[in-house]
Amino acid sequence: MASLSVSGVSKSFGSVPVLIDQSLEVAEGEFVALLGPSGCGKSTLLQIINGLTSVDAGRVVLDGQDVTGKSGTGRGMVFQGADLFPWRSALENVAFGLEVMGVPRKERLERARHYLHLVGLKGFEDAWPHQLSGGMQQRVGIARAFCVKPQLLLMDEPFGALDVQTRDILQDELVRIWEAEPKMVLFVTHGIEEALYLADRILVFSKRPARVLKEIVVPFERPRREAMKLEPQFLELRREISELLRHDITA
Ligand SMILES: Nc1ncnc2c1ncn2[C@@H]1O[C@H](COP(=O)(O)OP(=O)(O)OP(=O)(O)O)[C@@H](O)[C@H]1O
Repeated sequence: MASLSVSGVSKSFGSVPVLIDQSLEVAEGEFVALLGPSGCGKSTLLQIINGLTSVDAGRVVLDGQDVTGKSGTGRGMVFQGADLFPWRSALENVAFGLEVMGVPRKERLERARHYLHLVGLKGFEDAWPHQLSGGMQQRVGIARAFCVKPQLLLMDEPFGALDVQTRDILQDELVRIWEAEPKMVLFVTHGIEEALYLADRILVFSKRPARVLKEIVVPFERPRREAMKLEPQFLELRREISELLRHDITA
């Protein structure tokens, strides 16, 4: 069973403590949102879990193996900007991870095509990144992350730079793809509604240095659909979390 365990992680930048003795667990197939104010340390935690930032203390164990400095095949990352290679077509961007893994060309392009179609970009295989809108670029980023079939998907505010309508559409796309291929996801966001809509569990972080103010097991059944955002229980939870964050920031 795939699982992620973060235990006793601390990290400072110079004399500024960002994370103190942080621990969290993610179970196989679980979608966990990390919600918290700007600058509290969410991205730092994600980078540590991805092995891109070193820790001062603590451990990150993915599927029984310590995560080390190198980017591994078990992890996929989606950032706020899709960070596509401008000199590669949409299809070849999606296929990139498979290329690094040494998957033969024919097979990797077939798999990349499948995922590109899954995110609604049939017909855009040969498009260059600059020919795609921000939302389309982010779809390519999502296809690229799913294409390598990672055990753990790390998403750092992937929809943060998009307009509200595009963001809502991409949230639905992500829910649909993830429900078809569940895997561990850690999803960093400022958006309370986004966290409630997408996640099984939400960790609400305090201002820096980040600590978990509250863990919320999201009570809504899957499949999730847009209409639930207007249900009384959804609105009540949204209000509760908003108050919790406001109280922490002004404390
Ligand atoms: N490489 C670095 N060197 C120095 N300070 C850093 C570095 N990376 C992050 N920090 C600092 O650590 C703190 C946490 O940053 P981080 O990006 O993890 O927060 P965040 O919660 O993801 O914020 P946001 O939601 O605004 O992206 C910030 O004060 C930031 O300035």
